[in-house]
Amino acid sequence: MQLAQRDHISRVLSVARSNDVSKDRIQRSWLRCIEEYDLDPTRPTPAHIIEHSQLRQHREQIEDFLLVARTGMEQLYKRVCDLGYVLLLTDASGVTVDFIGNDRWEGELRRSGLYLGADWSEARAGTCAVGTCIADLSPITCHQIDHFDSSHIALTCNSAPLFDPTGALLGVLDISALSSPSPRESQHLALQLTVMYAKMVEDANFMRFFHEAYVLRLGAAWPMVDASGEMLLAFDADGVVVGANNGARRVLRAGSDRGVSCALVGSSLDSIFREGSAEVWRIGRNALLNERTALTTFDHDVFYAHVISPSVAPGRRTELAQMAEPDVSAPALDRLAGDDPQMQRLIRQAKRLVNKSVCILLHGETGTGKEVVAKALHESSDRCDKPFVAINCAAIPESLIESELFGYTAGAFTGGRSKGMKGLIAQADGGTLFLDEIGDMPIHLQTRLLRVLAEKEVTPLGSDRAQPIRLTVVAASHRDLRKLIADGLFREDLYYRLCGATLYLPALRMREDKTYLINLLVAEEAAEMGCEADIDPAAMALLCGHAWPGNVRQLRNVLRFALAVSDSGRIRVCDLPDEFMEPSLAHRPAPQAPAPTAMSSMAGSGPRWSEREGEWLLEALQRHKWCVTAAAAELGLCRATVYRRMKRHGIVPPNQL
Ligand SMILES: Nc1ncnc2c1ncn2[C@@H]1O[C@H](COP(=O)(O)OP(=O)(O)OP(=O)(O)O)[C@@H](O)[C@H]1O
Repeated sequence: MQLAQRDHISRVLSVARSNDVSKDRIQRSWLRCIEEYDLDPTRPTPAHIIEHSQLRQHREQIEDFLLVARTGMEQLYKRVCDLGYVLLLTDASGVTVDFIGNDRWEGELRRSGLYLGADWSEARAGTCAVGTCIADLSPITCHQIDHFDSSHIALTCNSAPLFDPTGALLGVLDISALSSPSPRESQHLALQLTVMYAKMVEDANFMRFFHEAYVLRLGAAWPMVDASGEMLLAFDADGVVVGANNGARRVLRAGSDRGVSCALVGSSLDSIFREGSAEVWRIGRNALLNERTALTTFDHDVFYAHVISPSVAPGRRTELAQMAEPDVSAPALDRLAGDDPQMQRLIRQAKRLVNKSVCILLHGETGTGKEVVAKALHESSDRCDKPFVAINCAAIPESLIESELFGYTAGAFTGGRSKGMKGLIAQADGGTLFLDEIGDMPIHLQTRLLRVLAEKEVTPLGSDRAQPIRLTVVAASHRDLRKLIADGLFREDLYYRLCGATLYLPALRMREDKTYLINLLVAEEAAEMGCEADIDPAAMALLCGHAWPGNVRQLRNVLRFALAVSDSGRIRVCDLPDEFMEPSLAHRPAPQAPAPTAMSSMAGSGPRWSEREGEWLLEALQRHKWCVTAAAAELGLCRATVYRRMKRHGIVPPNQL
C-alpha cells in the first residue's frame, strides 16, 4: 500500500474516532460508512460492477427517463471531455445506468469504477460524490482524499441529484476524472456545470411527463424565463396544479393570505397567485406573442411568468392515450421478436417513433438486424407506399459514394452515364433513406449530407440547382460514433442531427427469444425455397445453446444450409454444419456462412444451392468492401476459389465495371 493511502486511512480513522461534533458533510459520511455500513477503511475495496442482466433490470426501471437524460449527457460531455472528465448517470440506488467516457482509458476507468454498471452507493463504495449526493439529496464535490476508500483518492467527482416530477429522487448526474489538480477549488466550475445540466435534464423530463398539460415557467429574471425558468408548474384546463418541479416546491405554496397553506399539487392557481388563474390564462392566450407577465404570490414574491401550451391539443385525449401506450398496430415491428425483453423494449420505442419527424440512429453489432428494423419502421409508417432506399456506406467504393448518393447531371464527369443519374437520396424522396455503416462515410461527404438534412434539398454533381427533398433518415452503425468523433473521423454536428432517437439492438447471443427467431427464419427460408419445413427439438436445442458471434445473419446462413441438405424438410442435428454435430463444441464460434466443406460438398447437391451461391458471395464481398481476402476468410474459402466463383457467377467489383 502506498504512503498516501496509509496516511488517508489514518486520517479517516482519527476523524471517525474523534468526539468533535462539528463534522462537515464529508466527515459525517465517513462516520456513516463505519457505523452504519460497517465499511473498513483499512481494506480498500475494488470497484463493484454489476452483471449485465442486473444492469438491464436497473435500466428498464427508468427507460423513458434514460432517453431524455442521454441528450443532456451528450451535450455536457461535449463541454467537459477535453478536460479529462467522463460522465455517469446513476439510478436512485447508485448503479451507473448510463456512461460516456473515452475508450482510450477504458481499462483504467473500469478499474476505478468510472464505468457502466458500477455501483456507487455509499454502502458499497463508501463516501463518494454519487453515494453522498444520494444520502444528502444535494450536489457535492468529492475530491481526492474526500473519498472514504483509499483506492479512490486519485479521483475527483462532482454529482447533482435528479428528481422526478413528483419530487422523488430519480438518479444522479456525475462528472468525474481519473486525475485533477490538488486544490478543491479546481472543481468549482465542474460542480456548477453538473448542477446546471442536471436541472436541464430534470426540466426536459418534466416537460415530457406533462406534455398534455399547460406549463407555467416562473423566474426572477425577466429575459431568462422562457429559456430556463427556475420553477415549473404543470396545470390542467381547470387551472388545477398537476405537477411542480423541485424549484417550485421549494418556493411556492398554496393558500391565500389568510395564511392556511396546503399541498401545491392539487391546488388551484387562484390559491397561489394574487392575480388568479384568469391572468395565467391571459398569458397563455398570448403565448404566441411570446408574452411574459409578472405574477405575485400571496407571500408577496414577484415572478416573471411564461405559459407553454400542451404539445398536443387537450381535446385529443384518446389519441394521447394511444401515444402514451404505444399500442399502434405495427405488425412489421411486432414480428421482429418474440419475448426477448430488450427487443420488446426496442419495439415499444420504435412504435412511438414511427411517424415522428426525427432521425433515428440504430446501434448494434453486425448482423443483428439493423436494416430489418429500419425496414419495419418504414413499413409501419405513413410513408410505407413511398420508397425505402438502403445505402451501405461501407460497401460502396469511396470514389463512387458521392455520385451514387447525390446523383449527377449529363456530362458531369467522364465515364458517367450520358443522361446523368438520379442519386439515391433523391430516389428516397418522400420515403425513408437508410444509411447503413454511416461511420464509414468519408468526412467531406458527411458535410454534404449534413447540408441535405439541414436544408432539405439535394444538389446533384454538375448541377447548380438544388432539388427540394422530403426525407426520413434512419442511420446505422456497429462502430462507436463518439470514438470516431474523438478521432476526427466523424462530424459531431452530423451525429447530433442523426441521433434524434437512438435504438440499441442486442446481439443474438443475448436474446431470450432464439426459439421464436429460429422458427421465423426457418419459415422464411422454406418459403423462399418453395417448400415447407420445421426443426426437430434436438437441433433446436443445439442452435439455442450456440454463441452466435455472427448474429442473426449467421443463424440465417446456418438454417439455409441445413434446409438445403435436409432431405425430409425437417432440420435435424445431422443437417447442421459440422461444428454443431458435437454438443461439446456448441459454444465454439461458427463461421459467418456455411463452412467451406459445406460449400464444396453442397456444390453438386442440386440447383437450389448453386442458385444462391452467387448471391451469398456477392453479399459477403459487399460486406467487406470488395476485399476478396476478407470475404474469403468469412466464407472459409481460399482467395483463388473466391475469384473462380466470382467469375462463374459474373460478379465484377464496381471499380472494374
Ligand atoms: N428480427 C429479425 N427477423 C428476421 N430476420 C432477421 C431479424 N434480424 C436480422 N435478421 C436477418 O439477419 C440478416 C442480417 O440482418 P441485417 O442486414 O438487417 O443486419 P445489420 O445489423 O443491418 O447488418 P450489418 O451491420 O452487416 O449491416 C438478414 O438476413 C436479416 O433478414
